[in-house]
Amino acid sequence: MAKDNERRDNQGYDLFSELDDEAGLDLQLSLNLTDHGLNKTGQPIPPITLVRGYLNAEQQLALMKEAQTYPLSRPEIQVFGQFHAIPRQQVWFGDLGCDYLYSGLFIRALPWPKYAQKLRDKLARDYGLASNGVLVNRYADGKDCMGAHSDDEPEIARGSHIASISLGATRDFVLKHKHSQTKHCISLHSGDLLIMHWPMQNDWLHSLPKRLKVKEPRWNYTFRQLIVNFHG
Ligand SMILES: O=C(O)CCC(=O)C(=O)O
Ligand SMILES: [Fe+2]
Repeated sequence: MAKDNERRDNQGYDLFSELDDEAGLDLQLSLNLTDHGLNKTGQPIPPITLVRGYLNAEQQLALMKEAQTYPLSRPEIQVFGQFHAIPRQQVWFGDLGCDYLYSGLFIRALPWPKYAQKLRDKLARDYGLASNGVLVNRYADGKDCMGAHSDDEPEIARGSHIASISLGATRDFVLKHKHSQTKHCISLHSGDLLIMHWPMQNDWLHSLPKRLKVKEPRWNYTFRQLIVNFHG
């Protein structure tokens, strides 16, 4: 199938050209919680949109194949004075002037790979989701994880949304409200799109907890809109 992808792609067939009728649309907004008020029982609801099966099997394969070539690293970050390697691998791609200071690490943007760029364009076409950088995380198995955080760095453009694409193993994604006990757990499958709408990061933390039963790798792409030349 991957060979077929390449052949058709080389012939000018664009794998990422339009929203696939079979994907997403029917299921789109199956969990649309964009009204970031309170639900009937008075609990806060996060401003997110979940689009199940946004990417079809061919698109997922093309991206996963490309992801094998990414220059991933496992940088060390300082937590309470001690250095620890992050429990996953990552790489940041972006436009010129879109470097990122993330968990105290200064990450210079690498140029966009072909399919990551096509996915960025598709998100802009399908949902008007503008982005000028993407953080790719690779979780080798269920031991790899991401702790609770908000994507609220000062270089993230005000009013912008963060689009998160999942590939590979299914993993739980947990949202926790900052000022109440409210928690939501969403199972993210390969091909799903999760949109974290502005201003979700003000009020909610999110995490990808360990799941020791998971033995397969997962990739996640979070497309972000940064203020250009924020770091000079
Ligand atoms: O892997 C995920 O689904 C979450 C990634 C994330 O929160 C981030 O990159 O900031
Ligand atoms: Fe995040």
